[in-house]
Amino acid sequence: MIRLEEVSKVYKTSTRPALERVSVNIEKGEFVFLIGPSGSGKSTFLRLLLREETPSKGRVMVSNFDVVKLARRRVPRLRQTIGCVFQDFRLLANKTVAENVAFALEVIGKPAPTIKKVVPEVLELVGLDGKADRLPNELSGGEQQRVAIARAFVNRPLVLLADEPTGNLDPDTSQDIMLLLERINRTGTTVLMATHDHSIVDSMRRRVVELQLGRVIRDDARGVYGIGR
Ligand SMILES: Nc1ncnc2c1ncn2[C@@H]1O[C@H](COP(=O)(O)OP(=O)(O)OP(=O)(O)O)[C@@H](O)[C@H]1O
Repeated sequence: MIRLEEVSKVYKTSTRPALERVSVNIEKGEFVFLIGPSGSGKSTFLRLLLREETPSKGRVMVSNFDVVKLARRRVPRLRQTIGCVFQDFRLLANKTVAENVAFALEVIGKPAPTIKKVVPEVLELVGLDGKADRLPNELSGGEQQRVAIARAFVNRPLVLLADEPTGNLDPDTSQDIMLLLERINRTGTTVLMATHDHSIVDSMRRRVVELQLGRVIRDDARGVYGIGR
């Protein structure tokens, strides 16, 4: 589902590579943590999958898309197969919960009756039924992240990328969000989550890919964050 082959990325304004000869293969339906200290290349890794950046060398595949060679006009198609969740939620402040989720479907041209049907379904899936008409600032941080996950998932993407999704949440709320991401993963969606959160990685015992200075230094099938880090 996701394959990087010997991928290197050197940003124009930087001397050291952000990624160096990274090869990772993630199968459909896997749940993978991408870990490593600040500056190790996690965000760069995610941005390459979305074609927000292009590698200096190497090949990037997402589903059937050869991401580097993809014609610019087909980039929106690629992005429709990938849902994204961020640390800072990125909700539209002046739209309600339901409108935030509906908007993701409106921009890709889904018909109104479909939107009307699937938005309540996905809000129920993430545990937000009854809160459809609230504005983001009327919700807790955990609830806001649920809206963001609903929005990322409503189009049933093949891949869900989560960049520090629990970074702004307390430990209990973080656990709830992880249960939700697990539930989404069980529907067959491949989940790739960049995180610094030791306790989450240690409690989930999923595959762990660790970056350090742009290189993969570990790829464990059922990993922990690591001792003394
Ligand atoms: N747009 C950019 N231009 C130049 N250098 C960049 C750019 N984005 C990232 N870098 C550099 O690339 C390296 C990897 O950064 P990246 O943001 O991928 O790391 P990260 O692991 O996601 O860090 P964090 O956990 O702090 O988000 C760093 O040295 C960073 O300074």
